[in-house]
Amino acid sequence: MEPDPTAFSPGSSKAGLNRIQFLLESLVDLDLSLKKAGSRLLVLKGDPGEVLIRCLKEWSIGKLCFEYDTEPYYQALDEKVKGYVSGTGVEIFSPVSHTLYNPADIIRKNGGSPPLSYQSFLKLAGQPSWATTHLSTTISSLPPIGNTGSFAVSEVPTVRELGYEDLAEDEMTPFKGGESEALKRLRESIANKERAANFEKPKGDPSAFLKPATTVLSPYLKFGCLSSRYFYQCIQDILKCSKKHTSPPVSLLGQLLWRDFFYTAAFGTPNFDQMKGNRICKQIPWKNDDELLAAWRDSRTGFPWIDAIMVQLRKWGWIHHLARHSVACFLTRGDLFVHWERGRHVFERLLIDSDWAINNGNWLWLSCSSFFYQYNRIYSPISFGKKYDPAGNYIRHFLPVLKDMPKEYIYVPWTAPISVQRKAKCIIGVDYPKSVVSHDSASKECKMRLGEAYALNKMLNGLVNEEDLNELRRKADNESTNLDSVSRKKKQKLID
Ligand SMILES: Cc1cc2nc3c(=O)[nH]c(=O)nc-3n(C[C@H](O)[C@H](O)[C@H](O)COP(=O)(O)OP(=O)(O)OC[C@H]3O[C@@H](n4cnc5c(N)ncnc54)[C@H](O)[C@@H]3O)c2cc1C
Repeated sequence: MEPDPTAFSPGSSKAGLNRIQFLLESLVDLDLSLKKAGSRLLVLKGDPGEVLIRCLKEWSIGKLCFEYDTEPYYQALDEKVKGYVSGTGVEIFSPVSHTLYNPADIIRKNGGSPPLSYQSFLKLAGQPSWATTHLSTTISSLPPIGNTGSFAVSEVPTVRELGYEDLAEDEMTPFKGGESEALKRLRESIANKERAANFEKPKGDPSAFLKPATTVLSPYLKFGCLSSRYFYQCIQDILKCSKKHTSPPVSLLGQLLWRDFFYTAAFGTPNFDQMKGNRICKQIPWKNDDELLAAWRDSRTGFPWIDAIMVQLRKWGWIHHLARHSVACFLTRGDLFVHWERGRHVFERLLIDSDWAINNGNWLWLSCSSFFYQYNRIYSPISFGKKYDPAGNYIRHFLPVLKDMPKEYIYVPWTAPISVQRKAKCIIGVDYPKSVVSHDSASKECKMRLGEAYALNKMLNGLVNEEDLNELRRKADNESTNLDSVSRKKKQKLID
């Protein structure tokens, strides 16, 4: 089997390293803050269960707190910790503080199931219960760790110490982990109060990379460097003094509420991260085309807007929301018809803000599998980016092979006459791939396939099984031969 280039382990690949680096920087920063408050971060080696039990015993700890989590993987880990501790007489408490609301409360208010539209979520949510409390980011003094007994205490390891040796890097994420950086970024994002109060999400420019159009606070929220509640409180303080401001869903506050919306949906939906057995997910006969997936993942689709975004994702671990829309739509319902779970997996590995509930929720949305169903509205991999960046500066930065391509061809280099390609030192099909599909015919075919799948889901009331999906695949394959699908038949040989 071909090794997974997004694999996430020492020695195999540096993909995913941005996230580890970000996490380690965050831990170093946390250690510094704890030291200022008279304590420190303890890095202990060994089997987690044994280490935990020994700590509890040696330091006579009577109460243990760990953040409650929505993701099944961490819920299982929490259960494991409870297992280690049970019978030791230690009290465990798991406050919900990573989100603005307790997802369980919202679900209860909705009669036992999560609200599946943002507006119904807003109606149920109201003001968060803690909103009258004043939150602060300064740490009061902490009790010292005391005698560490027989424990070998280490500093936070470096990425090299974790086994990533071959770090001959080209470009890594410009975003540095840690609470200090998070608070600095938050202050900068809301320094211009009028701008913060009038933040309007879909209006941002996804191609702005020197100064991103949004806050880039997502990785800090993800790793707990920034409390979503503190962020919420800062925005509320601004709104109280603003005469005019935008409102959810487009406002800055609205963005934080999207986060809670997806956490609630994820918490209340079994199998949220997959199509099978997920009752809110349309059953769609996606393709499992490894070649198309690899072309998308490795920036070889031949559509410069899509490929440049995927380079930014790999190098920076962060891309603008509308850039995420573009590539997710392209991979799934827009052009390639590849399963959303496979795109989700790539994002999970490469994003520094990769978050189980939000990532899966947005992939469900973008693939028209749940929450959003207007599958006729497709992002063009050509004209969408051009609207924001007609000169193609974003593409030239992330795909330097196209840096000398004239602006008339930068989004459609395959249409450039060979003399122009030669002058730009970029021959299409040699230096940069030909497009893997023709957007016009591929998008038509996707719409047809989705239309049929939606009809079947409706007819069978969502109870579509694998056999039904295979039948649909066969039928769609036959029908698509009647469409003008030159690109489908001649699916070009991808260039390595
Ligand atoms: C396919 C796809 C996958 C995504 N995967 C992730 C992910 O793994 N982790 C992640 O944090 N976001 C994800 N998002 C949502 C969104 O794109 C990012 O939260 C946002 O771009 C982060 O940039 P920012 O901090 O500058 O956002 P801002 O616009 O400044 O918003 C502030 C905060 O609001 C929250 N937020 C904003 N948009 C959304 C949204 N659509 N859904 C939920 N929360 C939102 C984030 O916590 C964000 O940091 C995904 C979007 C798509 C389309």
